[in-house]
Amino acid sequence: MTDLKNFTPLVAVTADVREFGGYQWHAAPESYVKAVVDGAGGIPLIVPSLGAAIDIDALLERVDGVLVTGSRSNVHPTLYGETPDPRTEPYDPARDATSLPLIRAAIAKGVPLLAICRGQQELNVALGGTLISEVQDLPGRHDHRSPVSDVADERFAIRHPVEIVPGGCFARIVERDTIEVNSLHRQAIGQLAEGLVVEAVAADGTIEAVSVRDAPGFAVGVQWHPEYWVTTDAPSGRLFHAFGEAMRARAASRNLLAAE
Ligand SMILES: N[C@@H](CCC(=O)NCCCC(=O)O)C(=O)O
Repeated sequence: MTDLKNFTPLVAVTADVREFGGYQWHAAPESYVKAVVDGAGGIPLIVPSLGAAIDIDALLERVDGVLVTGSRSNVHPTLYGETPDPRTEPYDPARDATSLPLIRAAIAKGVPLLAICRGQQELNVALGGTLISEVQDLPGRHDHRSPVSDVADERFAIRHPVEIVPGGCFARIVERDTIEVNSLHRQAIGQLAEGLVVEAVAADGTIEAVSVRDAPGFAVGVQWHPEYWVTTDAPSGRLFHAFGEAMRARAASRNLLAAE
């Protein structure tokens, strides 16, 4: 039988496609892969964004969870029924072609899923929702972009409160009514996908956290970046810890079933 405490989950981490030094790289920022180790007690496995060439069912048989990372790129507007526009660039269609099917399959199979920033936006689009762009230009909305700085700690500094929906799964994870979060985005959830439940909201109404309604496993999205302060900010640490615990619990139950 699997020892829950000592089990080290393997976590599929989505990759951006970037040009660098004359090569195409499939990469994830270090903060996410380190948060898998430090916050969830897992081993990160960066999955290249090769679209249909990745056998998602085979991947999900081997991993214990999926982390959908943030990225400066935006989900392609045609994926939520809108026309491409230079204002919504840059895009990363190879990432979209990999992460959207991966999200749907992970939810269907009950593989624990944590989706961060672009990841939350992908989760909403994958389930049929839409996005709004340039949130800061919309009436009554706040500026959710980060300050322009070469210093990561300044870009990822904690900047505004979000209210946690009472009684929801997120409230159970962080055990607070309000938390303070960082903010590095110019898009946000527009039409919420039917399959999602709002778990946290900013003062201007921006949807800051969601969960998947009736999901067979842990399936949470956040608009902020818990990975960055996972070792120093209690709510960020609790979220990654809950993700780790969900992966360990699923692995233990699968192991029990296999032993029967
Ligand atoms: N592109 C989307 C998603 C935002 C996101 O994931 N941001 C992370 C970027 C971190 C950085 O700036 O280094 C949007 O802008 O809404």
